[in-house]
Amino acid sequence: MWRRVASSLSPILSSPSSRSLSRNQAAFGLIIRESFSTEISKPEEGAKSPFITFVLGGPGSGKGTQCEKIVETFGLTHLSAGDLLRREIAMHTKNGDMILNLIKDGKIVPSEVTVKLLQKELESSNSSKFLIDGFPRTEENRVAFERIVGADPDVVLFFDCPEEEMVTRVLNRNQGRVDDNITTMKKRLKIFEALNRPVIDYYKNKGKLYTINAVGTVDDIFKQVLPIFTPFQEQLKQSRHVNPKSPLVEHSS
Ligand SMILES: Nc1ncnc2c1ncn2[C@@H]1O[C@H](COP(=O)(O)OP(=O)(O)O)[C@@H](O)[C@H]1O
Ligand SMILES: O=c1ccn([C@@H]2O[C@H](COP(=O)(O)OP(=O)(O)O)[C@@H](O)[C@H]2O)c(=O)[nH]1
Ligand SMILES: [Mg+2]
Repeated sequence: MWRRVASSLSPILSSPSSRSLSRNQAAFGLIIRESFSTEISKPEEGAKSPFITFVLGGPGSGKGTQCEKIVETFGLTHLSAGDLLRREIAMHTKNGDMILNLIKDGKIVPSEVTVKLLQKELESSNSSKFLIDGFPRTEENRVAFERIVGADPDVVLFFDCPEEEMVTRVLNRNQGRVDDNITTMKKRLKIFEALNRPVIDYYKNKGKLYTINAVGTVDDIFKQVLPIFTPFQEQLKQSRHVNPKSPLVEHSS
């Protein structure tokens, strides 16, 4: 299992030099910053890094729908950032009201909140292959995930969909979501262009981005997704959650 090993101040206490650094910083009132900046995770000794796929695309581009198909076929564990946030609202946690107001307004929840929720799911899962859906939404999200979780995605999917189509889909989604209305949708599209586009460009420059034309039937779109995972089949085969029907599972005949 993959676990976060560094927590708050533990790295500071691990060596004499870092101990004195900690004292000096405390003297200068920097202890809070230190505890934040040392909150970096690493895979357990001997443990493999998890296989991570980020799933990006505008609101209504079909991320969730395609994630269901990917899970069915490849057995990855689906973590929807939006669902985790909505769960906080439903459970009336301390951040619930704040999250609700941001979602209603199409705004992005503070990185620390979302990353902590994702981190908890990653750490408590027996799986080592994840689909992280609808995250990172901003460059700040991306950097916070890297810093707090300490992992990089292996694959980044981008469902590329025209705005008109996304609007039609969202207005017909019918899941009772507070943000599925034209006013919020217009704000979300602007935020997508301003904040999510740079994340997409970042992964494009890193050679990790796979752009999928998100117009067409669900099955047609999935046909574009399938070959993206082929080069990773060895890693994916080792997943404990792989569906027996997966084409990546070796069958003895
Ligand atoms: N290829 C498609 N063609 C038409 N409608 C789709 C397609 N894919 C998804 N939908 C529908 O569009 C809406 C938004 O899809 P969803 O998967 O929730 O998108 P996202 O997670 O990107 O917001 C849902 O009602 C879904 O059933
Ligand atoms: O990493 C995330 C993911 C979602 N959200 C918020 O949750 C809303 C819904 O996100 P979700 O991914 O569920 O929407 P989708 O794109 O699937 O329609 C977004 O507009 C944001 O307000 C967020 O702040 N950070
Ligand atoms: Mg979704």
